[in-house]
Amino acid sequence: MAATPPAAGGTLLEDHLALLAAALLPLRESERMLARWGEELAHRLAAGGRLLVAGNGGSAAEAQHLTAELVGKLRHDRQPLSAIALHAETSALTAIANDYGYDETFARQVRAHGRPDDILLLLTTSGTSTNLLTAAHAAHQTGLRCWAFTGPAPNPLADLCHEHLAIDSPDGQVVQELHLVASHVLCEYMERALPAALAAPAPAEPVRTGVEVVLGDPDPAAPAGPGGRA
Ligand SMILES: O=C(CO)[C@@H](O)[C@H](O)[C@H](O)[C@H](O)COP(=O)(O)O
Repeated sequence: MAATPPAAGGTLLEDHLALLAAALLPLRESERMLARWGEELAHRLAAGGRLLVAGNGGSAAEAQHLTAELVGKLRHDRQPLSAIALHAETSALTAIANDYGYDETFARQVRAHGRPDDILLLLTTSGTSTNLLTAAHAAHQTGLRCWAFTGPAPNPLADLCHEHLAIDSPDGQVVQELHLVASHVLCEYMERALPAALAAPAPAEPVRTGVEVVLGDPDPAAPAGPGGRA
């Protein structure tokens, strides 16, 4: 569930903007990580990899927003890139929920669509949604790289993923709004890196697990290599 903000005493808009402003400054520290993620995403997609994205509620809409920009475009005309918002596959989603339970809705799709070296990006405000935790476990079992956009860390999903970007706000709405900013910047860095990635895809490196990343501290050992579809 999305976090509830403390009452601040202004109008609704003033309070909302104050919370947004408070979370904006720390987000600036994620620039280098988003640039590195964008480059890694470009290399993996250029090599035939795929981005799977998932979230619940408002985060589902944000997941779908990102895949639209990858399959379509953000700023510049370019080749379509493979990205799937897992909640949008409605017949599969409802069948999986009905037959296996809601906790399996994304995990089963990760096992179905994911290939080693693809990327799974999970979006959440709480970091505790069980179907996202289950999907992260499935990503590890399948060999996918696993990233998360979350609310304040530590949280269980951030701990489970290879890397995470945590928005430090008590307000779930602000967290979602800044996830959209992060998605746009990630996509923009990916588009900037794509021509070079298409010209000379970097060699694959092994995916590491259990990497703890602090915002603003680039992980020098993070892989930037491509993956191929089986
Ligand atoms: O959009 C909102 C609140 O802004 C809600 O729909 C919200 O996304 C839902 O309550 C989700 O189920 C919350 O999931 P999560 O962010 O905790 O993973």
